[in-house]
Amino acid sequence: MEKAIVVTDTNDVKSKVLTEVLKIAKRIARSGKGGLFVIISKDLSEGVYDPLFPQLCTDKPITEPGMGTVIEKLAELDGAVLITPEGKLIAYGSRIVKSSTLPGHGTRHAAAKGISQLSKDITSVLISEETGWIKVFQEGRIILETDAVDVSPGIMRKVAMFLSHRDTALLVSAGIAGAAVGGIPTLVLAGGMYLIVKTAFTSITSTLKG
Ligand SMILES: Nc1ncnc2c1ncn2[C@@H]1O[C@H](COP(=O)(O)OP(=O)(O)OP(=O)(O)O)[C@@H](O)[C@H]1O
Repeated sequence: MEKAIVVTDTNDVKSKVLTEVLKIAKRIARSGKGGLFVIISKDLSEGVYDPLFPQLCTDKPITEPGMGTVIEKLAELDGAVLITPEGKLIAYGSRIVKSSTLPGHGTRHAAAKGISQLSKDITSVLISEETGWIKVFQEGRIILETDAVDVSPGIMRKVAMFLSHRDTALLVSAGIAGAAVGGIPTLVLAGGMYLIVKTAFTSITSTLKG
């Protein structure tokens, strides 16, 4: 039986922050650039990054009007942008010191995978300059891949809820029962409406509604 998701204010903030990061990531991908975001608490971020540029501070969360544009520009600097699950900027233009090679890929992928292995509460969002695809890592594995095409706000919210709480509403909108998938799949969201669910044993392609 599927677990009921209780949406509290804190949960909602997390998924709003993920939504904003994904929106920025799609804009960066559309501009043909690469980048790396790490969503991590201030405590866990101690010692995992090395700033490559002088750091300017702000207390405004990334969900505040206008902040998305600022973060997008900071993400274009060499290195990663670190943001708390509440949306506060920790650092930008920073080298991630933890890395774990992802065969066939370079150092940005290694950093995205490596940092996400430190705790189940860390999510990294990589924009590949080479392919224009966005990859989301949790616990050392790719949990979602998506292209630069915008999705409707309703689908974006379900994607964010899947990433923040493993909510299966996204699968339901594609007519796929979460229970049928089993384990933790990699979701591939392409063209704004096609969902491919990949597990070790199967690959299901479906069209999203809503
Ligand atoms: N440890 C790291 N922390 C933060 N950013 C990094 C790190 N390593 C590499 N990068 C950034 O990634 C950029 C691209 O590096 P590289 O080509 O090796 O990555 P990649 O994994 O092949 O990704 P892409 O698909 O975007 O090319 C670097 O110029 C740098 O800005």
